[in-house]
Amino acid sequence: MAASAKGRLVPVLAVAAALAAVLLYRAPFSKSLGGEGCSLLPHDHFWIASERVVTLGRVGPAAVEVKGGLINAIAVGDYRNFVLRRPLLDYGDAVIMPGLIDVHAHLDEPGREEWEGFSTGTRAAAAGGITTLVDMPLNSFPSTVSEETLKLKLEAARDKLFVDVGFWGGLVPENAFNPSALESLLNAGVLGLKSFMCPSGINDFPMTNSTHIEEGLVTLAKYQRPLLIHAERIPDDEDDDGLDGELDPRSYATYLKSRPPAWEESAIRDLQRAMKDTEAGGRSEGAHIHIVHLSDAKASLELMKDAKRTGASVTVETCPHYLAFSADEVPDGDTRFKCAPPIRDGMNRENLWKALLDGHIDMLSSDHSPSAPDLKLMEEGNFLKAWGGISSLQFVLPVTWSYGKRYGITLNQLAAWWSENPAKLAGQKNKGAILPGYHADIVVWKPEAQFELDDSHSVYHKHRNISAYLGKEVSGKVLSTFVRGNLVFAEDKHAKAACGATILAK
Ligand SMILES: NC(=O)N[C@H]1NC(=O)NC1=O
Ligand SMILES: [Zn+2]
Ligand SMILES: [Zn+2]
Repeated sequence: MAASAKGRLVPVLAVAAALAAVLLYRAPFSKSLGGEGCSLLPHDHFWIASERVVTLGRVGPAAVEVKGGLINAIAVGDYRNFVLRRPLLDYGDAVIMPGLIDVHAHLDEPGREEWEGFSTGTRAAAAGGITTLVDMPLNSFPSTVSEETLKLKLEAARDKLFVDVGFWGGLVPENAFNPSALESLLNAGVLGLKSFMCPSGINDFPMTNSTHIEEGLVTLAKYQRPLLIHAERIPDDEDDDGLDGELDPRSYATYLKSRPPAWEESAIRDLQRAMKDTEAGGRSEGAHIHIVHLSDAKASLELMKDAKRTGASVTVETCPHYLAFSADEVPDGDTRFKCAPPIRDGMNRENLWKALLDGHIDMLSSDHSPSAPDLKLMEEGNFLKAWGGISSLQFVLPVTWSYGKRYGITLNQLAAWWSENPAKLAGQKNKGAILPGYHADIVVWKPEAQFELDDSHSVYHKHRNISAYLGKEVSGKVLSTFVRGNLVFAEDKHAKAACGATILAK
């Protein structure tokens, strides 16, 4: 142990466990740790400390030893009295927390680099305290629906990643009834699959019905990996977009009406048999269903609660934009706020917070889904024709904190929603917490620091102006981000080299 201390020392995990964690980690394109320019620090063995370290289910003064990319030890207590043999970075009263894991981001590369990209997207992630993200299989071209298309992703990502990145594969009609195609995609390393129950907006990513989903789950069960579902479905008694007559396409009310909560409810109702299949003894025991970006906090949420109660293996996420905004705050014509499902009324937002605080919503994700600015049709302001997607990757930590403060959220809850539970969904056993043997994926931030997301703020998204958050005042400034011990972002600067790893499931 490299510290003698007055404080209590938490023992290092069994060496064997730590070793196993390293060996399980496959990082084919990562440069060796501490390689040239990977870190803004000159060493790979050091301590970081502050008065507010989020670890072991508590928040308090502690020092964390980082060695060879892993957390080696945690010394709890008044760290200023510790005698440490390695350099100490003292962050004072800043918060040291597990890095965020965003299980839902669209990086759009290859094929739509003009929308976002691995380099810009992961720079934004690092600047926002996100240390791992999982890329969605659609919005790139081609979509990630086969072993071959996953290879294209991996090639496109080479040397561009500032944080670690895993990949979801697509469950689409073409592969849903073809277990060997699905197995080759899963064998190639996607962390799980994703499907849509309504048109996705991307031609080469067609929607699936519940039969496709039930079949796909059988294969996923063998691999014990999850299926993420965009749960909106046009109810059987509705012929198209539910709009009758001539309505103003610039009006947010028109858009809201075109995608009612009934779409979410209809999808989740249609999934009831699939969810039941994941129960112990069910046809797909071992598989897991994760509902992405829940917006409807009423009937859809109740259906998810019922599924959990009966023992289905299910989780649900929502996104900061559903927690920050309400429909009456969306200006007509301001398509930066267009997303699917839509941002609903203030009462719904309140109920989403309640569900999150009560544990009925398991985690948060960004659903960062930018496009080229012209597709947002900002001048025309046509909500029915504009690209649907919120651009938010860099801002999710301050946004969650700023809007959550009024509900009394705690730092431990933030870590559960943004790190611990997402790590479980993505099958990352050595990420998501500050614990000995875990990857040293860490964000250091100042919850009290207020700032405006204005033109003076460095934004690393490819297109800053399409973000609905620009112009908002928030608090929670990211000071430093460590990915496997590499200081990849500090004081508004990124490390020279992009040494993030691609994460492939085994
Ligand atoms: N294709 C795509 O990214 N769609 C996303 N955008 C959005 O607002 N919701 C989505 O599912
Ligand atoms: Zn979606
Ligand atoms: Zn999405």
